[in-house]
Amino acid sequence: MTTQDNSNQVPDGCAFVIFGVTGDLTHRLVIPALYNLAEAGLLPEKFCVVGVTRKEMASDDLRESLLQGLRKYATRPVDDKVADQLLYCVTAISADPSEPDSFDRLRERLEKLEANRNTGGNRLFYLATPPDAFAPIATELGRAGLLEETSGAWRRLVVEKPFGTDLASAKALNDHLLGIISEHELYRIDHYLGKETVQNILVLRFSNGMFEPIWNREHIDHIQITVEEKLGVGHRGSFYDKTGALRDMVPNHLFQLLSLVAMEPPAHFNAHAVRSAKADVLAAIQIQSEDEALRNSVRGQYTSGRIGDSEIPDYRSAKDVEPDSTTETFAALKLSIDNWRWAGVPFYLRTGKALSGKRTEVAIKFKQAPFSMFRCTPVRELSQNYLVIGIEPVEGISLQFNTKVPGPVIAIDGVEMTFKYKDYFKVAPSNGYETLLHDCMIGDNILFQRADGVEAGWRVVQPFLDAWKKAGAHGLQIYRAGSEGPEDADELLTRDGRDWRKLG
Ligand SMILES: NC(=O)C1=CN([C@@H]2O[C@H](COP(=O)(O)OP(=O)(O)OC[C@H]3O[C@@H](n4cnc5c(N)ncnc54)[C@H](OP(=O)(O)O)[C@@H]3O)[C@@H](O)[C@H]2O)C=CC1
Ligand SMILES: O=C1O[C@H](COP(=O)(O)O)[C@@H](O)[C@H](O)[C@H]1O
Repeated sequence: MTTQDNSNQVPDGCAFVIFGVTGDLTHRLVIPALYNLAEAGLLPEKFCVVGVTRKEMASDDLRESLLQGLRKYATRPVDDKVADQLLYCVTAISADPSEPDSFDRLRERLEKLEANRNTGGNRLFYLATPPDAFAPIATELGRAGLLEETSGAWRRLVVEKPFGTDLASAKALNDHLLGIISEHELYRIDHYLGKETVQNILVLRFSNGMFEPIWNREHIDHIQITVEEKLGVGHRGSFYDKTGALRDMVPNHLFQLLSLVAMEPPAHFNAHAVRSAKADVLAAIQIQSEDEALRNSVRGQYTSGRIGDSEIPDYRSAKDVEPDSTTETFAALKLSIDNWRWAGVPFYLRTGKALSGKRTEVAIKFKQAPFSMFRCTPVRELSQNYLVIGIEPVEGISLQFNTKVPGPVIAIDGVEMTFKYKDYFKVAPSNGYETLLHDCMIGDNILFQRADGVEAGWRVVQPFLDAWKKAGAHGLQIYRAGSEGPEDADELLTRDGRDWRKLG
C-alpha cells in the first residue's frame, strides 16, 4: 500500500543487504516476497542482494539454500527463470558485529558490488537476526561508514520484531538506533501491516460514508480483537518462554489492529498523518495500575490436549521451556480509551496458542435496539449487530443483523451478510512481506511503526507485565490444548454482561 499512486512504481536501483540470511525468516518470508516482487516486475534492474552471515559461506551454497526455501515457502508455483534471475543477484558476505574489522571488509566488498551492478549507492539493510543483534549491527554499520549518505543515495534500516521487551528496552533501542540513523530512514516491521485485510481497515473506515457517523460511543457497545492460533510453541521454546503471549502479540500485532480501528481520521493519507493518528489513540489508552491490570486481565498456559488429529504436548514439556515455567501462552485484556470517541467503550483483546481454531478478527458490537415493538421478541432477546472484520482465515467483512423468519407470524432471527476477498478479487496469493519490502524500497513508511507508537504500546502493556511477574504462578490459568482457552477469559466479559463472539 503506498500513499501515492505508486504501487506499480519500480524502485530505484539498490543493494538489499540481509543480516541473518541463513535464518528462518529470510528463507520463509523475505526471499519468497522478493521473488513475488520480481515476478510482478517490481524489482529494479540495477539490484543486488547481499546475504550477510557470520559463517564462511560460498555464494553458490547460499543461493542453493535460498532456492530450497523458496520452493518450500513460495505462495505460488515457482517460475525457474524468475528464481534464477533473482538468485543470480545474491552474494554471500561474512561479517560479525562482534568483529568490527569484518564490517570494514563488508563495506569494501559492497562498494565493489555496487559498482559492478551500478546500483547508484542506495542501500537497504534488513536486520533479520535475533533482536539482541539489532543494536550491535546498527552500531557497526554506523561506525564502518555504511550508513553515510553519499551523493544523494539513500540509506534505510529495516528492523524486525520484537522491538524491545518492555517500555525501557524499547526506549533504549529507539534512542540507540536514532543516534545512528534518522526516523524517516528507520523501518520497524510489523508483518500484520502487510496483510491486505489489515490495510483494508483504513479503506473501510475512510472511503465509506456510512460507517464514520456510527463509529463511536453513541452506537458501539464494545470491540473485541481476537488472534487465536492452533499452533503450539513448536520449536520456538527458547524465544517464546522468555517472551510469552502478551509481549509476542499485543504491543505489536493486536495494537496495530486496535489503532487502525480506533484512530481519528488522519488529516492526510501520508506516513506522518496516519502514524500520528495511530500513536495518538495508543497514547489515549488508559494506563492501569498493577491492581487494575490484574483485575482486567487473564493469562493462561496450555497443557496437553488434542487439536484435530494431533496430540499437543504440555507447554512445559516443549524443547527449551522451563519445566516450571509461568510464561503465558494465552492473554486476554480489557482496555479503555480515554477520549471523546471511545469513553465508556471497552476494548477486549485476546490471543493464545494451542486453541481450538485459527482465527484473527476484529468484532465491533453495536448497541442494542432501544426497544422492541415485536411482541414475539423482547428487546433483550434481539441480537445486537456485529460488524466483523475477518483477517484470517476468513478474509473479508461480515455484518450481522436481525431479520424476519419467513412465515405467517412474526419471528426474528440473527443473520449474516458476508463479503469475502476471494469471491471478488482474483489476486495471486502473497505473504504480506512483498508490500512491506516494496514500500521500503520506494521510501514509503506509512505501514511501519514510528518510535512514539511503539513506546505508547509498551506503556500500556507495562503494568500487566509487572503485575504478572510479581504474581508468578498465582493466577496463571491452565487450559487444555484444543480448548477455547481459560474459562476466566469468559468471566472477563460476562461480569460486564457481555460475551466473546463464538468461533465459526
Ligand atoms: N521466523 C519467522 O517466521 C519470523 C521471525 N521474525 C523475526 O525475525 C528475526 C529473525 O528470526 P529467525 O529468522 O526466525 O531467526 P533464526 O534464528 O532462524 O535466524 C537468525 C539468523 O541471524 C543470524 N544471527 C544470529 N545471532 C546473530 C548475531 N548475534 N549477530 C548477527 N547475526 C546473528 C544467524 O545467522 P548466521 O549464523 O549465519 O550469522 C541466524 O541464522 C527475529 O527478530 C524474529 O523475531 C518475525 C516474524 C516471523
Ligand atoms: O509475530 C508473530 O506472529 C505469529 C502469528 O502471525 P499470523 O500472521 O499467523 O497471525 C505468531 O504465531 C508468532 O508467535 C509471533 O511471533
